[in-house]
Amino acid sequence: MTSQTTPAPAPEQIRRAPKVLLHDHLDGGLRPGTIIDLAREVGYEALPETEADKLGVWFREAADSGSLPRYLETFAHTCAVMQTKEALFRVAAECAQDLAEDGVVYAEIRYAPEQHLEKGLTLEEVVEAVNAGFREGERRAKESGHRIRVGALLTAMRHAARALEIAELANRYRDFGVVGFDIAGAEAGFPPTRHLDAFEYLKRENNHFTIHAGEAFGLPSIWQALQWCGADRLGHGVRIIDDIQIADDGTVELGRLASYVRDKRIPLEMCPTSNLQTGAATSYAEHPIGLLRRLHFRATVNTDNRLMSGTSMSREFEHLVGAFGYTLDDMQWFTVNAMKSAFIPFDERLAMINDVIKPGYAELKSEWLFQQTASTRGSVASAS
Ligand SMILES: O=c1[nH]cnc2c1ncn2[C@H]1C[C@H](O)[C@@H](CO)O1
Ligand SMILES: [Zn+2]
Repeated sequence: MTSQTTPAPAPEQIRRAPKVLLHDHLDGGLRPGTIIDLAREVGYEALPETEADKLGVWFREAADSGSLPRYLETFAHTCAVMQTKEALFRVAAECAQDLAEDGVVYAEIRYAPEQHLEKGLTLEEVVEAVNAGFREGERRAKESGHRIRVGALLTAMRHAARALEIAELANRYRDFGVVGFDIAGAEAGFPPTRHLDAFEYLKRENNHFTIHAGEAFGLPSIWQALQWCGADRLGHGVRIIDDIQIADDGTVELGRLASYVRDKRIPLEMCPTSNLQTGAATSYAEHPIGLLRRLHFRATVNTDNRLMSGTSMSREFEHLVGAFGYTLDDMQWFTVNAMKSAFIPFDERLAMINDVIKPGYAELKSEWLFQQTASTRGSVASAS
């Protein structure tokens, strides 16, 4: 289904293209240098490396284990240095700046407030410090010529028992920087139905939530997230592929759950590099996103944890361009899918699509068209 109207974009075009990020963890995206600074400030001595470059490599390698539980162990170090208002503010501000520099125009960033209470902060203080950091990051980005809007998603940890409390927190801050709710953490052994009370509460409040499902566990997790819990979106959802059969002659048959996900336009927050690290996929070329895009699922491209995966939105797209030959039209398709699936109001999503995303891609495509015309003229001139 790859469009032939535009060529595969170069890395520099990918970076300039407007991008939308729905699945990115605040505690998975710190700059290595910031972790080192913060560790020094708070006297945290358990960092495995004390030089920024080496620490970045350590995170990538430690997260590259093929197992979600081992991948998650690396967050002990980032959460350890995110226990004060100042640290949360700094991390959130830098997050917004880094994304804006990478061409992200809209992002929903998630984190688990319950993981930032070790030094006595209240849940509300955590949320307010992060929100203030996002606003500061948006302001700094604007100053340096980039525009980004950032909303927060509050995550509850699925092995813990605070989901209802965090859902209530998300609801209280709903018009104050928080746009939705999520559950994360080890999936096997912790089905989303453990937190039904939280999801039922959010539905009664007409609020939005996504659930990490179909990453380290398969179809039952996706089915529960959708049909028992009522998730608006699926975090990862890659294992939906288990409900799709491809015959030798190439005919594709969707099972009932896969059909439901496609037909109801359930957004899939896909995170290719993270999936390779946790063993949810084997290579970029074999990542289910290729098939799901061809079958018109509402697939989106995301980073999950930029630090642990050594990635960015641009790099995720570069990998997909390399694996599937995607063009600017494909990038636009993923980006519009993501913007349609955001948790902000419909009119604001539409304005982002019509006033930011489409014009951004149109400009990149017109640059290419003019280059084409120029090079054709050049060759005609040299031939005559
Ligand atoms: O991909 C993931 N799957 C499940 N849990 C995750 C993933 N990435 C990060 N987390 C966890 C670790 C973080 O501490 C927590 C909140 O951001 O969410
Ligand atoms: Zn995640």
